Amino acid sequence: MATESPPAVDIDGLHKQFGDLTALRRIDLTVQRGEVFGFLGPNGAGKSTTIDCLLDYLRPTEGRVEVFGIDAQEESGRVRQRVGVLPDGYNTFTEYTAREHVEFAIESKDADDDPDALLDRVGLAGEEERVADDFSKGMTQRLMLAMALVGDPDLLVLDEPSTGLDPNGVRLMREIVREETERGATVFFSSHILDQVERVSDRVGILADGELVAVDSIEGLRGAGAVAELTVHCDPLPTDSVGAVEALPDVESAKIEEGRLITTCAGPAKVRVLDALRDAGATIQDFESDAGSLESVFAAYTDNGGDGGGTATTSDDAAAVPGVAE
Ligand SMILES: Nc1ncnc2c1ncn2[C@@H]1O[C@H](COP(=O)(O)OP(=O)(O)OP(=O)(O)O)[C@@H](O)[C@H]1O
Repeated sequence: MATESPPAVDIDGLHKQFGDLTALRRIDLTVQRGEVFGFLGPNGAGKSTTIDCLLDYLRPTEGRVEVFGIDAQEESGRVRQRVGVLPDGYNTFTEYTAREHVEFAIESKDADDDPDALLDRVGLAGEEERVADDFSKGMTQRLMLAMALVGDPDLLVLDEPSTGLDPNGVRLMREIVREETERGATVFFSSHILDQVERVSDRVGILADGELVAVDSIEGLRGAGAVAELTVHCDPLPTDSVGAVEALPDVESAKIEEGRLITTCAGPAKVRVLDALRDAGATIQDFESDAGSLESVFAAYTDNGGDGGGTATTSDDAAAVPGVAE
């Protein structure tokens, strides 16, 4: 009888206190095998703390983390064998060349990769003999990525992977993430650069002030929490329409421009806007709505310091989204 494989990452009630400071507030999160999961949050939200608990660099105050069903605290050595890590703010070894860094990673993992091929893959061909301490920030980041790729890890953990990278480096990072998932790896990466998260992630988790306030696909998040612009062409358009629309819950603003009513509102409020206009005596000719940007979703979840009631939401329970409650 086939047994179900455990998920790549299973975080259960993870809580971390640094003295009086609560860095993580009992978060639950599952990342499935083969997923690209983007872990998003403003500075200080707790992304690195989560990653550090996953790698047993930090001990949780409460809760547990499993990686491929292996307890990250009890058996961190086994976990690390299967994980490639690009840490946030890594220091290179003084005097070691780029190749020696990669060789060190190969030895640590008991792997048999070709160090020069890995350096070539991350765009550091020709730099193998250089002492990595002299590398620029972006070059160091590429070197760390080469080290993370050693041994074809089942899980790649990338903490702020685009730090210091130029646009070509960012594109290369994306390509590598794609290639790695094509061979079956899972990718868990943290970022506060929305564009990159949007381009590569299957799902996104938004962390704010130690709380996981949303977990969903990009599309799901847009639909659930986005503040979008709705433009309604009405003829006639009674002058008190603006007041009627502005009085609705979840409407941020309303104005009339060139005979059109333009309103900024949370997704589910759109229907109410159209109803209110009709009630005010408007005849709706046409309307259009832009999809909310991930940026607006991010702001909606994090601007109030993550006041999401501590509940991770999905598109199925949009009513739990702050400011979007029906
Ligand atoms: N060793 C530590 N001792 C005390 N406080 C810490 C420690 N490590 C992290 N913190 C605090 O925990 C909170 C979460 O920090 P963390 O580094 O996990 O955030 P982050 O989301 O990774 O932020 P950034 O995007 O800035 O890297 C912050 O308030 C931080 O100051």
